[in-house]
Amino acid sequence: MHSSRESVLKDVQRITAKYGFGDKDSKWGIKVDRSPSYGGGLGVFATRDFKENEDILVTQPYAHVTDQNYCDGCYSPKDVKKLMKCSRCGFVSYCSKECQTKMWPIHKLECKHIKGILPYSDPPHAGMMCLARMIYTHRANITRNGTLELIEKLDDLWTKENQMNLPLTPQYVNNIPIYMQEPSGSTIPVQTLINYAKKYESHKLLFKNVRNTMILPLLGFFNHHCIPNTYRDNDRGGNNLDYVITASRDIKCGEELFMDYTGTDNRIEKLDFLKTFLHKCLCSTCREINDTGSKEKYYRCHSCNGRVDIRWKSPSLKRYHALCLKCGKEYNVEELEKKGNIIKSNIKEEFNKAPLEIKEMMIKLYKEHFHVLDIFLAEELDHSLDKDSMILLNDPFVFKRIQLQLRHHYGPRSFTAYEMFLKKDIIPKLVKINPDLALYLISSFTTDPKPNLSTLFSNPDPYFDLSLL
Ligand SMILES: C[S@@+](CC[C@H](N)C(=O)[O-])C[C@H]1O[C@@H](n2cnc3c(N)ncnc32)[C@H](O)[C@@H]1O
Repeated sequence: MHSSRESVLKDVQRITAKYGFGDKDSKWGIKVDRSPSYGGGLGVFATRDFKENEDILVTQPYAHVTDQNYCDGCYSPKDVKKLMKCSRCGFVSYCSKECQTKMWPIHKLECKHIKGILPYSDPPHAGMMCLARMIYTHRANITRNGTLELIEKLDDLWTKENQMNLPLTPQYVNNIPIYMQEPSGSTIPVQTLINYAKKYESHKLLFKNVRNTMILPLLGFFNHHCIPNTYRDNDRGGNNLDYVITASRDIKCGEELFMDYTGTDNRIEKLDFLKTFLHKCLCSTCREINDTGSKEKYYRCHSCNGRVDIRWKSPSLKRYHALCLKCGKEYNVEELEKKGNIIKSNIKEEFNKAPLEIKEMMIKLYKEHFHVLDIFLAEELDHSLDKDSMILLNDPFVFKRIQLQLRHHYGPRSFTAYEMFLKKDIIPKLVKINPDLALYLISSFTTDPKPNLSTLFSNPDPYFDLSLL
């Protein structure tokens, strides 16, 4: 590691020690250290053993903004506690006098301004409000589970590639002064605002929507894992602003602690979130899919009709093995490939000149040997079918649905396969020429055991989340 990074690490360890990070006898029994997995960056490590469901860390945001459906003091939702709006600005809600009093040192600085702009503009954007609150918190010297010093250290660490671009910065910079209780005549220098905006952008760790956001600096050192060893216990304690990190399994001293940044178990949502946030997820699960995943050749298992994939046995051995993903039957890779290639080359040669009945027969033969996701025949068909017969995929709803189903079932490795498959508009053409095969192909994207072409898209399968469309 670069020596300046070493000194940043020392600074970070010194600062986080103030918040209970350190050796096994420290308050939390966790520490920030170098994480080998993410290009020399930092991560959080256990300095003692943790039992499954044991709390690891309780922290609160340095700055946060909630919408009117939550109490600004404790984050209680309105369906749990009756909320009352601030009588001056009418914008921020509280569940009790106690919460209002707690938030007053911050809210008093913004209240008048929010009231002033509400008649003329949309409600404040949470990002801008949170940024203003971050500045107040800093100026008021409030240290609530973090300081600007800590946030600054995180900034030093993150390389340029890691920094998100700041699409909202110009908007923040222009609008922030209206949230600030500045003495008349004084304005905050633009550069100062940009600096704060950068920190805000790279540190907001929980960004639900334009009305809710929070900055949690102590969580800024946790790396993401798609199968994490911690989870957030939302319903813990009286204060919902508490961010409680709990062990999701037994954790040994020295293990790195991972959070799931996405907050969802739905693989599609996870991938969409990670794409914008991490560029490429390097957690061990994603690396395994990338290193050992299917070579995008799909054979049909002769025992159970399942999908047989050729996979790396291990990245270091670089030896393939073929495995049915359904019943586990192993195949000899060379034999499988040889046979597959003969069938493919025969089909390829004969297919274009064959009359329709023969094509259908070949499709039947192909179906017997290859799993439906093999795209070879689809490509061949694409060259020989007439372009006017596209119907289904012109409908963006249908296209998206098939695409998401594919991702849902086959993960990131099959992106290229399904993109080729779908972009070539194979299915609509097949619907015309061979509805049976089309249905067969489509059935692999749905959990419905007996899909019907006409109802398939009107009755989404139960595991499919329509809100994603
Ligand atoms: C909240 S920070 C985590 C601490 C960070 N490793 C550091 O050195 O300060 C998030 C950043 O860590 C890296 N990171 C965390 N989890 C990752 C993952 N699963 N794959 C790739 N990068 C990850 C990314 O650079 C991301 O922007």
